Amino acid sequence: MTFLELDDVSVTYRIAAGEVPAVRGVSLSLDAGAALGVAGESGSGKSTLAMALLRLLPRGARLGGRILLDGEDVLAMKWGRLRAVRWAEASIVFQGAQHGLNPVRRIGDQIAEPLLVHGLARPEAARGRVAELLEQVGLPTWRARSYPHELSGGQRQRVMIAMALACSPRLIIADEPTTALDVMVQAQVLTLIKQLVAENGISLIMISHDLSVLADVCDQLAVMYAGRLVEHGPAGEVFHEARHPYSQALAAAFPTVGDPASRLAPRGLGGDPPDPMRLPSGCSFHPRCPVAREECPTLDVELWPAGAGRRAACVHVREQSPAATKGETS
Ligand SMILES: Nc1ncnc2c1ncn2[C@@H]1O[C@H](COP(=O)(O)OP(=O)(O)OP(=O)(O)O)[C@@H](O)[C@H]1O
Repeated sequence: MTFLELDDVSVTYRIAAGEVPAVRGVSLSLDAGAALGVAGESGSGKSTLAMALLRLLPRGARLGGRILLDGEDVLAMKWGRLRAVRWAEASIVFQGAQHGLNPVRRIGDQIAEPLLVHGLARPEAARGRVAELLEQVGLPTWRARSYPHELSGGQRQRVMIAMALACSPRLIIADEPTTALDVMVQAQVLTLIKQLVAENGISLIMISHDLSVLADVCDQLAVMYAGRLVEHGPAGEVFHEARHPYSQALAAAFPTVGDPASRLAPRGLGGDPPDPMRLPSGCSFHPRCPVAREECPTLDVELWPAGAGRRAACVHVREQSPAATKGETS
């Protein structure tokens, strides 16, 4: 059953110099209990898309399209409903979020806060729930009395996951949840997230520049380039047999979990991602594409079918999909 549906979602930031089209016409859906990974280089629009899902965009950002959360139109939600949804139905774990813990408040009080604020538990019951959550994320219950500085980075990120789980959400959005952690701790936290979403039937959207991490945790993968979706399909297939040349370069760039050197640029690709205010014509990827053709700068790119449950926005894919149906334009 579809839990989240995005239809032609776009986000434009307005800045003094003009408009920044950060997300352009993204359509996706996510089944209840499924995990979707969103990959792409820095600036491709991943975080903007994540924030758009819960209308957490900064003032001045224009959000268009349609977002349905369990059938409910997020763009039409009144403020009170939106606020309740943000904690009780969906929650976000941000990159380096552990640094956002309040240094002068005990861990237990911080985990209990969303429960108390949303009236989901009285103080006594909240204490019990905090102990349960700490156990779930692999921390001893006495840690409830600790202050953030008494915990390691990995332990603090576990606390953030406990906070995200506190109100038993049906969706967790994890934006680079392990980027700030060392490789060993990263693997432990990823295993924990994978296990918790599976055990609790929670839908997950995980954002990363690292395709190998996403392929390990998620069922589906979506690859973004310059605000557009360029490939989407089953995680293992997109990672091991990417169809879009950009996804192929991304997949080749991350042979191991969290290799920091590969953050710089996908292997085999020259240049940088385009400035969203000066996007190349036609296929936005053509200036960096190793297999670009003469027509690519003028091509009206769409997401063409690229196998069962797969789509990719590349002219080479279109050629191999004669039955291509209309998807998205680029
Ligand atoms: N508040 C803002 N105002 C104006 N432009 C913004 C704002 N936030 C992001 N952008 C721009 O929107 C584009 C997408 O940014 P976004 O942070 O969503 O990308 P990302 O893929 O999540 O990158 P990263 O991995 O570095 O977080 C970038 O060009 C960025 O500069």
